[in-house]
Amino acid sequence: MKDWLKTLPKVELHLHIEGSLEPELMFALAKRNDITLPYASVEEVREAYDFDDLQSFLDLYYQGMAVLRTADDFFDLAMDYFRRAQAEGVVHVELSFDPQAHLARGIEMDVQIEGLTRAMRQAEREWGLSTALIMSFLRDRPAEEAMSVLERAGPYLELLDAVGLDSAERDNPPSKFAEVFARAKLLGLPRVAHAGEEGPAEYIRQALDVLDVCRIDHGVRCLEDPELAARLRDTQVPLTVCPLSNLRLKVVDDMRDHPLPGLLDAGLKLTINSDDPAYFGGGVLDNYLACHHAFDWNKDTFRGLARNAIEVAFMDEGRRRMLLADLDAA
Ligand code: HPA
Ligand SMILES: [Zn+2]
Repeated sequence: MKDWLKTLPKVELHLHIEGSLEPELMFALAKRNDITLPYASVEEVREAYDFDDLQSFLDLYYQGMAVLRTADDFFDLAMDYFRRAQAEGVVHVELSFDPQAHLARGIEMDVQIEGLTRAMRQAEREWGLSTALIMSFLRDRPAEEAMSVLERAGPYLELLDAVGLDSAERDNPPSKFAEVFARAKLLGLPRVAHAGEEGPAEYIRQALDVLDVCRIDHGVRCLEDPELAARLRDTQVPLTVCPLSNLRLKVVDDMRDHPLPGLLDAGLKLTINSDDPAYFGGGVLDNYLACHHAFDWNKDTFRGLARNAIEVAFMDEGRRRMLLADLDAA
């Protein structure tokens, strides 16, 4: 099964590129930028990745990304991830980035976007990997700040495939960003949002009704509201589920307690993703393998999950047709 899962053409829809920063690259970039890290070694960094919840992870996530200063740093970060992803059979990556976290450190939007988009073009040339870029707003920061980031992104709108919403979910409901997402819609940008990871099912409802999103990131708490689960089934709004993330952030205590089998039984449109692979113990393939070990799904189930991701990805229709054909041959 492992070899087969590796060859299965997999599409990644939920990846924070800053969360793909492996400790080795963190040290290399710290050296290049003359930054002193609060760790003595790569091993010490990995040992620190023992989280109690989303916030305890976010604290280290924001700290780690401080080594990113120049466009070359963003380029190296993304190339490092694309190299690993394509080697494990990922054929399309939708990466999100958190501009506010970098702007707050004095790193301008053009630096971030230039580095990331240069890596996206190079990955396409080098490995035939297709990519899409999602600009995420930090929900624990004021909505006014998100609005000003959206305005600052004006010159780069053509390079963005969607906007998203991430960071600390509790007490930061989607409704807080109603105006920002309305403006994004007016600008012609598709919208996605994290909801129902640590926050209640009600936040999933708000993401749909107030932000008019086309996908829900995580969404694993939707079964707590049967009416909402039925709505997600009827509309087939996709959920980008990240099993290893849920385990490491203690959304679930054990992979065998993960709601994924229940979500499948409920007829929801599910996809499997990595979220922050450097922090949560693995990439897309590792997430598929974790499901294999916990749920013993058959090939048809995995093929169905991979098909869902291809169907709802931000990609051109020719590429979609080709990947669907590759999938049927797998
Ligand atoms: O898992 C996550 N949840 C919310 N915000 C995030 N930002 C990076 N990773 C995450
Ligand atoms: Zn996420």
